[in-house]
Amino acid sequence: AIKHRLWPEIDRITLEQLHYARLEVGTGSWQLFAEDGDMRMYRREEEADGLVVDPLKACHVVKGVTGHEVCKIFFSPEYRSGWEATLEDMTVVENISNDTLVFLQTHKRIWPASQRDALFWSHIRKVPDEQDVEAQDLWIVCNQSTEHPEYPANTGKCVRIYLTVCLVCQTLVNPPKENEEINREDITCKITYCSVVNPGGWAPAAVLRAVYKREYPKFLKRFTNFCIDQCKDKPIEF
Ligand SMILES: CC(C)(C)c1cc(CCc2ccccn2)cc(-c2ccc(S(=O)(=O)CCO)cc2)c1
Repeated sequence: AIKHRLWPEIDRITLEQLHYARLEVGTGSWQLFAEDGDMRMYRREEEADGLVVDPLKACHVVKGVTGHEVCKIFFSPEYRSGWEATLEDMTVVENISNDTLVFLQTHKRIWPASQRDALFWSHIRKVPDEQDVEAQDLWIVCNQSTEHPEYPANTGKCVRIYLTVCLVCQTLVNPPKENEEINREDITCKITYCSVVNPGGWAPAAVLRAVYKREYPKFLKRFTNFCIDQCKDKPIEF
């Protein structure tokens, strides 16, 4: 099949993000800022031209779902309004292929910042895990801000945010007893969520950091609970 003009960028960034997600948080100056059961959220304090762009890395372990199921829910437009609480509107502006879409999303305004939107390509991929043979394959979704001639930034009411996000999931199977079916109690999904978001436009650092600290733990908890709920009565999809 002919590859899209964005394909080289999509391939490069997806693999870069996969490498970044697999780095242990021991390396670098990550600070733990939220913990909830098996969820650990880390951040680094970074600014880009005076704007807070704190990189975030969240690690979570969720029972009863596979990495394929979690990544598919994160990638697919039809589920997004079910878990993305701050979403006001979402459009698929380009259907590059069955594993790559371009989204335009407007988010609800969060006081005192102005309303924001995001234009990004989203790519889902299964990655063979050459290191760890008995573990299942890894699944990754990578979201990366992009441009589109029909949706220029900062022309309407919204301030454009710039994001690089990845969700990397690994399925672990607890082998059931002899010739028994694998059921959802036997599977666990190891999730790593990384994001760097430039909020665009002016927003006070203290306010943004408070928003990050409050919103991100809520987001991951809501998203993973949504996945468990969506999958519980369906056949397991590895
Ligand atoms: C807080 C900040 C980091 C600047 C932020 C502000 C807003 C704008 C709306 C908003 C949300 C929460 C708090 C304030 N404003 C959105 C996002 C954001 C958008 C998308 C994704 S995603 O992982 O690609 C899932 C697809 O929706 C993650 C984060 C982040």
